Amino acid sequence: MAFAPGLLAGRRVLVTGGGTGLGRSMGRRFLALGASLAICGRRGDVLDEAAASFRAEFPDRPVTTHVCDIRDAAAVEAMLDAIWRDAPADVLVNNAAANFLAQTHRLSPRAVDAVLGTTLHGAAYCTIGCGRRWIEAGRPGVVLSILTLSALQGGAFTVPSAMAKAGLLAMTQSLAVEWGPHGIRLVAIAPGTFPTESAVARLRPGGTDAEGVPLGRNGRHEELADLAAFLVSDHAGYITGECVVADGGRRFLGGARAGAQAMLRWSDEEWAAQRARTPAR
Ligand SMILES: CCCCCCC/C=C/C(=O)SCCNC(=O)CCNC(=O)[C@H](O)C(C)(C)COP(=O)(O)OP(=O)(O)OC[C@H]1O[C@@H](n2cnc3c(N)ncnc32)[C@H](O)[C@@H]1OP(=O)(O)O
Ligand SMILES: NC(=O)C1=CN([C@@H]2O[C@H](COP(=O)(O)OP(=O)(O)OC[C@H]3O[C@@H](n4cnc5c(N)ncnc54)[C@H](OP(=O)(O)O)[C@@H]3O)[C@@H](O)[C@H]2O)C=CC1
Repeated sequence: MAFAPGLLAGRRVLVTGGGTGLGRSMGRRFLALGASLAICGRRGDVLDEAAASFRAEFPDRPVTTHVCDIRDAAAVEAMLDAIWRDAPADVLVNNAAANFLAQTHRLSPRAVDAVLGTTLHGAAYCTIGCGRRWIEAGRPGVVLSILTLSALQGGAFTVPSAMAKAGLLAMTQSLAVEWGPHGIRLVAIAPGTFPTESAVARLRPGGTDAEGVPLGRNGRHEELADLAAFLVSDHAGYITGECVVADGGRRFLGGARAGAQAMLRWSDEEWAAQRARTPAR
């Protein structure tokens, strides 16, 4: 571990989508550094399994789970009320997101809404809900949003996700100013490829080679978790409104999403096959 074990002692962290993938890896690192953790998602069984594994590894650290579809603003408010009833959260990590590969001209309105509703609106509801509570109580806070490279350079075949993540970057930069005087920091990470079960199935049908990555490999979960821990800690106390890119240098090699060049030539049958193998949830 790269940090002093008590780096996040006494901090209460809410990680949206913290039951799987990168959210779970970040939550685990926050617990190891002394934080207590709240995780949310739509599937109670997934959250319960993650919480059981956290409790087995960190028996003295409090972990709560909250079944919540963050597209539902009232459900987000109810979740925040439940968390605050125990004690206020200090850190929000906007990690939950929705994404899949699709030709943009074929997207239905509901498909657009499914992605924007989670990635942009859901993160906005969580951020505003936490910010309002912090400001009303005169408490400081930190919001870390997990973006993608497409927030910075666009994302062919994942256009609603690129739009949503670019919106989160604008939120980060705007609220850094508006909420700075309240002692609230907003920071972001734009990860390159950090393989997770969900992202590979949805976005990398050909697998996750490190083509186009100058460092020659994909990211490791512990590297993202370390960066997240630093950014939400007091060591980053003078950093706000910034987005840190962690992509092994891919962006500077002109790297659009790996595979996008081949996707330009995919047939309707190949798009249908990709749709068929994309998990429903
Ligand atoms: C290792 C790879 C590295 C690359 C990294 C790139 C950056 C990574 C970014 C990420 O965000 S990774 C995280 C991805 N995780 C998720 O997406 C998890 C959550 N996703 C979901 O739950 C679903 O995928 C969902 C479809 C977004 C939402 O599910 P929900 O049950 O609410 O919706 P549905 O009723 O199933 O569908 C709504 C609407 O969307 C249409 N649709 C669904 N899937 C597709 C698809 N693959 N292609 C086109 N359209 C799709 C569906 O048909 C519905 O529309 P209508 O038919 O009713 O019009
Ligand atoms: N893996 C990678 O290489 C990269 C990932 N990212 C970003 O990292 C983050 C995590 O991605 P990753 O771990 O790969 O993917 P996952 O699909 O594993 O994580 C998404 C999480 O969000 C939850 N979620 C989805 N929709 C909702 C919703 N409407 N309400 C509440 N929770 C929801 C899911 O749980 P449930 O389905 O139970 O609701 C799941 O736990 C995302 O923001 C993604 O864009 C960015 C760049 C690269």
